[in-house]
Amino acid sequence: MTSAPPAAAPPVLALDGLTRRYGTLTAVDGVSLRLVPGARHAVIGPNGAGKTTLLNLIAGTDRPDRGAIALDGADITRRGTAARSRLGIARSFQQPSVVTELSVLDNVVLAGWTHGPRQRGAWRRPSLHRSRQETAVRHLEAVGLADLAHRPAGALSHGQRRMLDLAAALAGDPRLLLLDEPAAGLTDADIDRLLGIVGGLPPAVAVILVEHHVEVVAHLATDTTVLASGQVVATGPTREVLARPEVRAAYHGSASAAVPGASGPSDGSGAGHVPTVCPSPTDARG
Ligand SMILES: Nc1ncnc2c1ncn2[C@@H]1O[C@H](COP(=O)(O)OP(=O)(O)OP(=O)(O)O)[C@@H](O)[C@H]1O
Repeated sequence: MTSAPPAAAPPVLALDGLTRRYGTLTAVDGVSLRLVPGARHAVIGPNGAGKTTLLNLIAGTDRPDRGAIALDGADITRRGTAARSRLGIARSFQQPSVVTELSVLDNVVLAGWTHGPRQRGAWRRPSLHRSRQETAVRHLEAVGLADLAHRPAGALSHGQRRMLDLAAALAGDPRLLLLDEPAAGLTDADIDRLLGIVGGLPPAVAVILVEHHVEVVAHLATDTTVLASGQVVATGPTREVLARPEVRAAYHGSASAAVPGASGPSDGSGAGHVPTVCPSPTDARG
């Protein structure tokens, strides 16, 4: 008797024909995508292309009008944000979402409780609370904020809040991490730290990176999808996608590009406006 070949593992994330309309505007238009465990996948495109909407649909803060989302082969299209978070989807935001009144450490501990697997009565177990705190300290060390652990989060700079947001996203040990313009507004030193953190994530964690900063994309993402007007206009290995003439033209600011208007992060920091495609991670900043 011959045994059947082992079935291929399901992708960690599968999007099928995802569509989101706002009135007459189709913000995300029939997007299909597969991410294997450990994928480092960038989504780039001009302002208004639908990148954040796509992340919202995956995180569950917005619902598609059409299409399906599966995590590890299970349909999660109708699951809420809390359920998706417990299943291992975490995200960081364009505008870092930190609780300014809480300490830096408590922000990460709280995120661990909120996003981690549900454990009935866990808050009554001091050992579990201590272990959450130790884990939170490790995440803060990784993002360079351990020295500020007991400061109120409201006292942090913009770049530090971004790092705290990232530590909070990591606190639930996600399988899929959604990063929305993580490099926007960061200093060169913070960008180097970000590259180290994301580059050093456990190999099983898949990452979707929405980013205007093309060096960050070139450094971190093995694959890249280009969105324009909500549609996928290119997808494939990052090096090949970034080398396409229309993508190069868009990042040189050509009006004739297929993905025109990729003018930088929407937070107005200007940090994502880069003049060249595929340079080394350090040579086009500032
Ligand atoms: N809640 C909403 N209601 C109406 N229109 C929306 C809503 N959210 C997004 N849009 C519109 O959908 C389109 C896609 O927006 P989205 O924020 O996803 O683009 P983006 O690619 O992330 O842009 P950016 O790079 O500027 O962040 C835009 O035209 C935007 O104005």
